[in-house]
Amino acid sequence: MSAADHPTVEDTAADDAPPPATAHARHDDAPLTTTEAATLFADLAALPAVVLAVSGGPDSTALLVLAARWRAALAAGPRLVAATVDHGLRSGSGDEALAVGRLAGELGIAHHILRWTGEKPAAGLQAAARAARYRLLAVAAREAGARHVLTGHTRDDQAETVLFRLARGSGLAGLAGMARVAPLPLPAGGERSTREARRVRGRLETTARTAAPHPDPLPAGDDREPALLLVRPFLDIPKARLVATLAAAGIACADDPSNRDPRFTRSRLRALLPGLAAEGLTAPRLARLADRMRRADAALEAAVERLAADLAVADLAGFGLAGGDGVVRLDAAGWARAPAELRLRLLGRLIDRVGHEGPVELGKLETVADALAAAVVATAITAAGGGPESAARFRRTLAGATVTLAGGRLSVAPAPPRRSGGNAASAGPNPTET
Ligand SMILES: Nc1ncnc2c1ncn2[C@@H]1O[C@H](COP(=O)(O)OP(=O)(O)OP(=O)(O)O)[C@@H](O)[C@H]1O
Repeated sequence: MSAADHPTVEDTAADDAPPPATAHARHDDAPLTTTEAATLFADLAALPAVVLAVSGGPDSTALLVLAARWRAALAAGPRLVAATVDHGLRSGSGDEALAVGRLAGELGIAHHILRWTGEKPAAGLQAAARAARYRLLAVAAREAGARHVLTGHTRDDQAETVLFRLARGSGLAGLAGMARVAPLPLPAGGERSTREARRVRGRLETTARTAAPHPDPLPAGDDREPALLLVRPFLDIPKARLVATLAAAGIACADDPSNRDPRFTRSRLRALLPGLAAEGLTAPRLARLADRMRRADAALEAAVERLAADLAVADLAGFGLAGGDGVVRLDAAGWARAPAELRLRLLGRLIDRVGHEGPVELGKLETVADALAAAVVATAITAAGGGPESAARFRRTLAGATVTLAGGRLSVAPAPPRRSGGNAASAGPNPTET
């Protein structure tokens, strides 16, 4: 039995035992206190500016209100700038954005409405809207001289994310859910370009008083800018507490009907949550699972770094990987001796780094890593029997990288560009993976 198979306290509970009540259930609908809010925002106090992403829904409206109160109580602190993205997908969205602007004005906070004017795809609409939203929020942050964008994500959102990823077959890293602080997710090359930022910025519409003039954060001709961060101060807070906070303050907020639209997977999963909670799979437990997964994921990533160092893979996190020719080489036997999860992650990191087709898909990576490990063993057996080493040679292409086993060395090299027609490059005796 592996360590992972050992039953935990929870696992050994009788199948038909009622789900235990959570110790803090009675607090789950109490308004957030000023002291609690101050604790949640404390690490932001020294920043020059932060952008508050406010949709007008309950969570982000509470973010606006609580951040404004927190800031007002400080003698010095970050300049707060609220931003609302009007996706233009519902008839009322413009009015909701204006309502956020009015509330921000009452709280003395500058507010911008950012319009998504791009093409609206029929399929994957929510993902496209999300990508556009983060891109526009990034522009707002640059404009405000801020590196931090705050959202109203709650523990309930975390639970939904974990459920969503479970349903999608995510691995351990995916089940870690959302982090409290993470890089703002932007498409490759998205807002990194100053030129694009300037173009999009031209579409910004300022609706309320803007803050005092500040230095232009987008110096002309410089395309290299510091990374933007997404901060989720309420990630451990139940949504009900934010709703209660607004109710106690007598502040109204918008109700987005698309949150219940059964065309969207998230809405359908959200609708399942009460039934799952009745069986014990509550939001706190799903969020706890995410915390545990994140802890395990961090430990595994540290172990991958050590494995890379042991195998003399130079500078896994930097660009000094390859010996000048863009190819990473390492000892195949050493790689194959490592625990399966570590060799999988190391191979994935190398493919991500060397390849040119974006992040490698976990299921495909698992297939290639298993086949590669088997090929390394076969090589060793062949060599021990005096056979030709080449009998077990291995060559596969995955996510724009070619993985080759030859002469006891494992190499990961950029794959040749695909031929037109979208076929994967095929470069060896084994079938090609893409
Ligand atoms: N249109 C938008 N404009 C600005 N920020 C947004 C917008 N939509 C979402 N966000 C940010 O992303 C977070 C999570 O998005 P989500 O879609 O779950 O929120 P929501 O249902 O629109 O409203 P809320 O989270 O405010 O209750 C929000 O709390 C908010 O901070």
